[in-house]
Amino acid sequence: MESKPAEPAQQPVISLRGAVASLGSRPVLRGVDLAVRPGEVVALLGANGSGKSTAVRAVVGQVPLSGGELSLFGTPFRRFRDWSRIGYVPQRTTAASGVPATVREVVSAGRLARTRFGLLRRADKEAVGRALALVDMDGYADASVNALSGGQHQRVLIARALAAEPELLIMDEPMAGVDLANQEVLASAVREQVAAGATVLLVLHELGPLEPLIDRAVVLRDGCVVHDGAPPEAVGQHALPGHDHVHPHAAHDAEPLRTGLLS
Ligand SMILES: Nc1ncnc2c1ncn2[C@@H]1O[C@H](COP(=O)(O)OP(=O)(O)OP(=O)(O)O)[C@@H](O)[C@H]1O
Repeated sequence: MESKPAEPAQQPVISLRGAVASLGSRPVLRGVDLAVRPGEVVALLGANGSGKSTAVRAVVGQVPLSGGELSLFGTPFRRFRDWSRIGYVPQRTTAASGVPATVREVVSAGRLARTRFGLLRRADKEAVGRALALVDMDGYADASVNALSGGQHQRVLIARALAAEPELLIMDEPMAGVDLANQEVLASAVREQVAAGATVLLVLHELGPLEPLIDRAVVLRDGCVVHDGAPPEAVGQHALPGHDHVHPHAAHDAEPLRTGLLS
């Protein structure tokens, strides 16, 4: 991570206050407060449709707020330009796309925000190599992304986000549809980021192997925060008592997955 000018201690990395957003005519965020401080690992939990993805998409500027305030690293959103400080792994989709690209090309794309004029210098290529190694995909650098399993695909998406060596990592259901062996690799990559001081916001429906890393949980229901504090006790496989989350987007890991996110 590059050194940055000192920021006031404990100033939130993400500060969302009273966030209101609608998708179409549907109010989806109805006054969400979410503060994530430097070095924290925060899990955003809640049932299907509670607004978790919309909240993180608002944080990365993909969903406009119609009310409330957002600041990133202490800078009001409208003035924030430092996007290379943020790595974002969107929720997986199953939309097919056959555009050919190698694993290295896809991960390199995540480094572009750190380059001048889009040229990858030696240090950039080394960062791409480190990102691939972090998710244990260095042996697949020249493979086509179209031939990967779902779990490998997700590892590549995470490597793409890590290639810019972000200080803030935002991941939307990184473990969804990923088999246990791949989950362990992903958890260890996240663990290394946390050990290096990264701040992490995770949308999760199960705490799973990331549970030991999580400092705090924020639970949404119908676009409102209903809990902000200690992570709930895991009940069986699921993170929430009374959990009612289903996963239409989880793909079977054994099948090659062509999501379009990698092209
Ligand atoms: N593009 C859209 N247009 C209209 N409504 C949408 C759109 N995308 C999502 N929604 C609706 O907004 C609500 C919140 O969706 P969101 O994806 O933020 O929930 P979530 O908590 O992340 O759910 P999940 O766990 O299923 O991903 C849902 O009711 C969803 O159907």
